[in-house]
Formats: sequence, C-alpha cells, structure tokens
Amino acid sequence: MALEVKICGLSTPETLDAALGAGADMIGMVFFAPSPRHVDLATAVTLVARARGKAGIVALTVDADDATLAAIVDAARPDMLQLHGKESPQRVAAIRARFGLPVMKAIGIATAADLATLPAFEAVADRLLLDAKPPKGAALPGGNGVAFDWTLIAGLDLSRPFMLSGGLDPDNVADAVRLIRPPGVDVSSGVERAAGIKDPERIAAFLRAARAAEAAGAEHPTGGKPAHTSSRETSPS
Ligand SMILES: O=C(O)c1ccccc1N[C@@H]1O[C@H](COP(=O)(O)O)[C@@H](O)[C@H]1O
Repeated sequence: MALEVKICGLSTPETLDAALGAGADMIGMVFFAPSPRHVDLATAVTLVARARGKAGIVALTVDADDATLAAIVDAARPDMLQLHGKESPQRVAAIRARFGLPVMKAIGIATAADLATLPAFEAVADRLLLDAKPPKGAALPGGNGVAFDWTLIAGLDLSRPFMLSGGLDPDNVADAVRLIRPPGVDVSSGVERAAGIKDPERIAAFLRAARAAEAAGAEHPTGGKPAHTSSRETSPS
C-alpha cells in the first residue's frame, strides 16, 4: 500500500490548498483551544468544503466529551477522528461506536515500556498514530515538534495501520520512511514558519521528500514491502 501522508493543523484556505496541491492524502484540523492551530467550527466548515473528495478529512480532538465531538462531527463531517489525549481503550471504543467513524488513536512513545499499551488500543482503534511524548510541562499533548527514538518501533508487528509522527520535517522524513517503512507519516509543526503558521514551501518539500523516499524503498530488493506488514492485520470489532 502506498505511503499515506497527513498534513495536520491546517487552518487557512491557502495552506489547505498547498497541502492538497502537493498531494497530501489526509488533512488534519485541530479542535483544541490551547493549540495555535485550533480552528472554530465555522472555519472548519469552510476548509472541509475545499478539501472534500480531495483528501481524507481528520478531526483532531483531545479528551473531548460527547457533546463536543457531536458538534464537530455534525458541522465538519470528518472522515476520521484523531484522539490525541489520554482516552482509554474503553473511551476509544465508545467514541467509535457512538459516532460511526474510523478512529485513529495517538500513543505517546518515549521508551520501549510505552509500547506495552499498544495491544489494548489495537483492539479498539482503526489506526494508531505513534507520536513522541510531550516534553515535561508542555501545553500541548502533540504538535511539539519533538521526535522519539524511531528504532524503538523498527520491525514492530501491529495489527493496525499506523502513522509515524512527532518532529518530522522535510529534512528528516526520508530517513524515517527508510528506517521504519511506516504505512503513513503525519506532520504539523515541521511544515510551519512559526507556531501555527503553515508554510506552503515546507509542505511541498515534505511531500516531495516523503514520496521520493517511498519510491526509493519500492526499488529495494524486498519489493517495497513495508517492514511493519503483518499477517495479523484485522479490523476492530
Ligand atoms: O498540532 C497541534 O497543535 C496538536 C495539538 C494537540 C494534540 C496534537 C497536535 N498535533 C499532532 O501532534 C503530532 C506531532 O506534531 P509535530 O509534527 O511534532 O508538530 C501530529 O500528529 C499532529 O497531528
């Protein structure tokens, strides 16, 4: 399967168009007021109208309650919910059942011990997003431009597709794709010129670098088979 590239934290028509024009597979909107990338519902509706049918639309929330999620789902009609807080496996399952949308659960990784949480989330989420844990005292649980040690997940055998995120940028995404061969990559601050201000040039450069690394991997003697590919891959019940 082709590498999926998600550009997250888009908040203006111009930068959304830059991501779509550069070939992003998914675009993410952040519904979390403390984030410099937060969008209100009216803005989200405008952005969604431009993106619908061109890329998957992902709504990112952080420990949102049902009423908040319902307002987002009703207004923006996203294709997927990204849960980036401390949602438990039970909460992930409940959100998926209630809203009838695929769910991508973010898991913070700092050490090998953090991988122990993966099986419980594999059982209930459609996708996993493997992100760095936020630095101590950070205001945001993600979007901090911090990478984790990718070797911790090299050869990881997951039953769900996953996206690699955390501190990716146009200069390091090729290394990440070569090392991990992830099904997808996700970036936010690495394609910005200042906090919350996306840079069309960096978005295009990120897409170019990710696609080039993917193409180079496809010429590899393994035939481009992702390192993660698992015979365990199933759907959550
Ligand atoms: O981008 C944000 O503002 C954000 C806020 C709250 C939770 C997650 C957020 N972003 C997600 O974090 C990861 C990594 O971001 P970065 O590339 O290191 O800046 C990414 O998946 C975003 O979707």
